[in-house]
Amino acid sequence: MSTNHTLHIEKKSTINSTVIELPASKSIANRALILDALAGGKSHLTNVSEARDTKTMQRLLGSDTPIWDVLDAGTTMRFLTAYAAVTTTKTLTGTKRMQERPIKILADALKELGANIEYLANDGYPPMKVTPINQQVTNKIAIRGDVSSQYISALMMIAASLPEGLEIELTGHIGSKPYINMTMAVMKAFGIKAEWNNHIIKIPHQQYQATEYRIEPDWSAASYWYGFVALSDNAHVILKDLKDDSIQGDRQIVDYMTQLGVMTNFTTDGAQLSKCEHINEVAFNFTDCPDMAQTVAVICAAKGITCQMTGLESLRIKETDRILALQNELAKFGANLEEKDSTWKVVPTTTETTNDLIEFETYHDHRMAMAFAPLSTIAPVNIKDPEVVNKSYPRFWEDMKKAGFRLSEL
Ligand SMILES: O=C(O)C1=C[C@@H](OP(=O)(O)O)[C@@H](O)[C@H](O)C1
Ligand SMILES: C=C(OP(=O)(O)O)C(=O)O
Repeated sequence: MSTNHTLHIEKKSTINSTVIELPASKSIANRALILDALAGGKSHLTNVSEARDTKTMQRLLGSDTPIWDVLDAGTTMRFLTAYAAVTTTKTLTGTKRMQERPIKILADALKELGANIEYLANDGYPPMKVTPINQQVTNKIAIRGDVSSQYISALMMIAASLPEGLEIELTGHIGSKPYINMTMAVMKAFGIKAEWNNHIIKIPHQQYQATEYRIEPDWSAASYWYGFVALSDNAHVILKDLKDDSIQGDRQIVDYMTQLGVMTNFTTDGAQLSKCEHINEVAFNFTDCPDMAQTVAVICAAKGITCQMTGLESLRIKETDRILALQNELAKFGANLEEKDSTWKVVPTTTETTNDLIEFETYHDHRMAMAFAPLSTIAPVNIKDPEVVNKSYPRFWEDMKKAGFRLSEL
């Protein structure tokens, strides 16, 4: 998906009052689409995300081709693997990177339930052929919680369609927990009752109900606007319809940003962001909101804030090795991400701001492009392969123009 395009962004240190319409959450949309399919496809979903990951999910659920190519969408891969295991034989594949993102933990659980999974290239990785469960072998499985919560969400969503229901025991540390709660919340909207106590999730066999469901604006996308406000000299941004009360764990950014110089005021129009004082040393845990790590690392690095980051382990198996990618790109403006045991420290730049152009690589990762774009409030910036943003936020560059930035294709 690399096209060798480069986008040039001129420096602009202020943002006059701008209203941004965020994309809808691709995480919520991909859950709602799977649950709708299990409910018979008669639901009325509104504000469905234009994100490529969601479009891919919609397209594949509506196609009867034997091969499902999810491109680079992790949730689409994991949720459709489980969905195939309760519906019809499919071969699932994806980009080169998707073929390096592990799926063994989910595949083993589905095999225990009675599905057949045959790896077509490397053991434990896509592509693979999934043949559905003919007879449910067990109604209890244990699954580790420290690699990807998407495996757990995938199992939860198909659990009610299994004749015996399912009890899932989560073992070890549970990362990305709010995404499991999000799955419970969306399932509830489709009439599915689930209980989660300590390490046990219980989902009896039940009928999925078609429903009317509106997808929330995406809090992960919102985080980049916090980046712009934090790094600008002066900015007022309204994130339309974004609400305090959300089923997305990335709402956590509001609290982190009060320490990094952005205040949020929730009004009937949405979230109003404005600047406030920041502190110079912070410590944040990202185990519940891993997708916020890049946004926060860039803000701290550029604002002279030392940040102790924990909970970054899962970053290595996302769209790219995000730790390595951050280390490479932060170094371009004199900052470091130092690793010691299970802690990463952002050591900010000490160099004086200059007007020198900085060019950032994006590693096939939408979040690298969007996390580094706010640096254009400090210096002119080039972003390689800018179309990576299509995965979650296709209108990102248009929205930057709306906020007054001047962008040109090189
Ligand atoms: O369930 C989801 O929608 C997601 C869960 C998280 O992944 P992990 O559970 O692999 O950390 C997150 O990083 C990803 O962007 C979306
Ligand atoms: C990790 C992400 O997505 P996925 O795992 O669904 O590809 C992301 O959007 O940051």
